[in-house]
Amino acid sequence: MNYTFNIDKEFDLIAIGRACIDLNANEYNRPMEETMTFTKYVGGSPANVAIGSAKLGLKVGFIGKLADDQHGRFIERYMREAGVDTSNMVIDQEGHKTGLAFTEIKSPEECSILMYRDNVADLHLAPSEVDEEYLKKSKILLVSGTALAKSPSREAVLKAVSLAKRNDVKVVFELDYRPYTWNSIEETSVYYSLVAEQSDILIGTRDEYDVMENTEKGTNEEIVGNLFKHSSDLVVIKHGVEGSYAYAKSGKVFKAKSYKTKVLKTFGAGDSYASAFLYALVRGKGIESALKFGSASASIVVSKHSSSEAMPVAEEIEGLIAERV
Ligand SMILES: Nc1ncnc2c1ncn2[C@@H]1O[C@H](COP(=O)(O)OP(=O)(O)OP(=O)(O)O)[C@@H](O)[C@H]1O
Ligand SMILES: O=C(O)C[C@@H](O)[C@H](O)C(=O)CO
Repeated sequence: MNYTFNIDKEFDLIAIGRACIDLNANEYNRPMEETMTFTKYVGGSPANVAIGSAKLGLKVGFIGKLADDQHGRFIERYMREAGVDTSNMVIDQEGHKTGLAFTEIKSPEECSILMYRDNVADLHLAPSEVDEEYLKKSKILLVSGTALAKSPSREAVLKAVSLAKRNDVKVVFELDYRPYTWNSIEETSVYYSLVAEQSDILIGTRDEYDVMENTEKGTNEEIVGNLFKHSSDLVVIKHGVEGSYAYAKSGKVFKAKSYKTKVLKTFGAGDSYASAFLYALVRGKGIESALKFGSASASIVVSKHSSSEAMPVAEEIEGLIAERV
């Protein structure tokens, strides 16, 4: 089953949200207290998705705010060289800093992220910095849930969503729930529900949908039942290594298994999944195939050290899918 986009649009995808720095532990299988060296990468979920999609060949843009410092300049240059249009990444003028994410790899199953995100530049993106003329050129607006955590980024995203709806741009909501950026689950649930109700496509993990619904044990069927009362017509629910589902409003349900691999760390799975899933959908490969693309891309990224730099090209994903039929 295919999903259709407005083919007259110049950009395939414009993401909005954070572009930050990941500092990934070089020493594996040890706690962060004992980790002495880290490698620097561009990070931040929507930046990773933008880079992944651009690497696959989509025409991608980004709306965000960068610190006016060495980290901000590193991020802008890396993204531009990866093929992302950075013309709408504004530079903060008030001394706000770049968000940092230190990763800890205690074992392939036990990974965590330590975030430094106090007063970060990305959450200072203002509604006036979201340009309708730019956004209307895209097939997709990709919204990352974390960008809703604080004002004025929250209002900037809400403005982008309403401009997207006015201009025939599909809204894709990647739930991307990071607890430390929110005051409470109640607060998250309010803003997640608001954007979810206006989104065409949602992508999230089982647990993230429970946060959105402010419940402990929702079922996939309950979630999609609620979402289909609003704008959504495609809901992707990821169940980690157990695989993922896509529910279409027509009633069709698709399932994909994950691709077993030698896992180095688990973070980056969600971002690589979203970039390849959306790539396949935009290229008209159909929902079933898009799930496979997402899963194969995630499998490649969890076997590598970074999230952004490790994003695969289309041939690598196609090769893995062909090898495992
Ligand atoms: N250990 C694994 N081995 C292979 N593939 C995996 C593994 N874990 C996850 N995946 C793949 O990645 C997809 C997304 O994983 P998951 O549901 O953990 O997303 P996520 O929690 O958003 O990821 P992240 O840790 O990046 O936030 C899964 O649907 C699966 O296809
Ligand atoms: O999203 C973040 O801010 C951190 C990411 O860049 C990190 O690589 C990760 O968590 C990916 O899931």
